Amino acid sequence: MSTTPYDAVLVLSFGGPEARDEVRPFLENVTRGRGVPPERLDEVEEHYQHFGGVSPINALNRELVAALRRELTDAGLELPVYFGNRNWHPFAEDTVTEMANDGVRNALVLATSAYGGYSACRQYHEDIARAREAATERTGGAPDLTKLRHFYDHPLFVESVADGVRAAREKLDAGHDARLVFTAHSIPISADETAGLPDEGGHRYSRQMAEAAQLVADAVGATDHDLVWQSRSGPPQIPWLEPDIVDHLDTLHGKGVRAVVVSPVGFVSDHLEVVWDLDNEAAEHAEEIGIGFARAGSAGSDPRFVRMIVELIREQVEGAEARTLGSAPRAGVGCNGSLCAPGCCEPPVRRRPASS
Ligand SMILES: CC1=C(CCC(=O)O)c2cc3nc(cc4[nH]c(cc5[nH]c(cc1n2)c(C)c5CCC(=O)O)c(CCC(=O)O)c4C)C(CCC(=O)O)=C3C
Ligand SMILES: [Fe+2]
Repeated sequence: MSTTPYDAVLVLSFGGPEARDEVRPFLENVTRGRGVPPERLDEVEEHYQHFGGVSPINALNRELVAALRRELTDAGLELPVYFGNRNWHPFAEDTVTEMANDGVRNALVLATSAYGGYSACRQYHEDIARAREAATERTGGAPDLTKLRHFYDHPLFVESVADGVRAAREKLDAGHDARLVFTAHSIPISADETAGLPDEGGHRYSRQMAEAAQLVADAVGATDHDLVWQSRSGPPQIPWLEPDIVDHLDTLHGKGVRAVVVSPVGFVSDHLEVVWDLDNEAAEHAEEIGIGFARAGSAGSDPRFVRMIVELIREQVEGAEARTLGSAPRAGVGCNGSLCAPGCCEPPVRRRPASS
């Protein structure tokens, strides 16, 4: 028996549809009140319908949950693992209600994002608060929920991403000569400016991303690499982080680059934005312009990644040392939706609907 004050773990993720008729309601959940134009939604709906309406993300998370259960058991930590999402079934509201009904009182939360920023961190704090409110309304109480920290620079995360790069290189004739390109989800420039704390100068999202890319590049012995963006959303008049991976392929081609390895370091699994935006769009474009293309796998359920999660849990349970390779302030921890620090990752200002 362990003596941990914690009694469960919640894997908290983005969620994705698993049937054709789930796509539109899922997209409406994701974009409610966010000013994403309907034309963009139509386009993204097609990406999902291309795969029969099934995003890989839930299945990948279920695999991760299964692997985490095994790893916790092996580590002698008796913590049941639950799974809930922000935007689709199983919704975090329902999962936290189930946890309350099961008698869970004090759980740790792994959000499936390695980074800071509004979408990548603060929104998960908001999900936690919302899910606890729902559980409280339905059952009269909710477990305390403590979110684990950012892990973009954890050596085991870096190693699992680096291995993906090594495997992708093997698929290319150019191998080690292929240009190493990292991608992450673009966000509005204004959201990057307010990522982290004002007194650290903002930009925590893009800075952590740059550090993660550098750490992986070092691990695979790459002397050069680029960090570019993918999956831009939102109205065209609002500036987002650039360049986009597809445009960047043209730039590299113009410089005489013959092959690229693309590593989606900004994501922890090969979900729909990876398989569509990279394996379809970017790979097709690379073929059109005649440069070699191999996509590196993300952390997924890599054994080192799963071991890393157990290390993050041990940091909270036993005060185990936090292994970090980067220089950004360690952050991301909060209880019951309280932020890492006041004023951290302020949400972007949104247009409000005209009041009646
Ligand atoms: C930083 C970041 C991450 C990484 C951190 C994390 O992983 O949490 C992430 C992950 C993901 N984003 C995903 C899907 C979508 N994101 C959208 C829209 C947006 N993402 C944004 C940011 C991020 N997104 C933003 C600023 C928007 C604009 C709307 C808004 O201000 O909130 C839209 C709307 C349609 C469109 O693309 O326009 C969809 C469908 C999926 C699921 C894929 C699957 O189903 O397998 C995942 C994992
Ligand atoms: Fe997204």
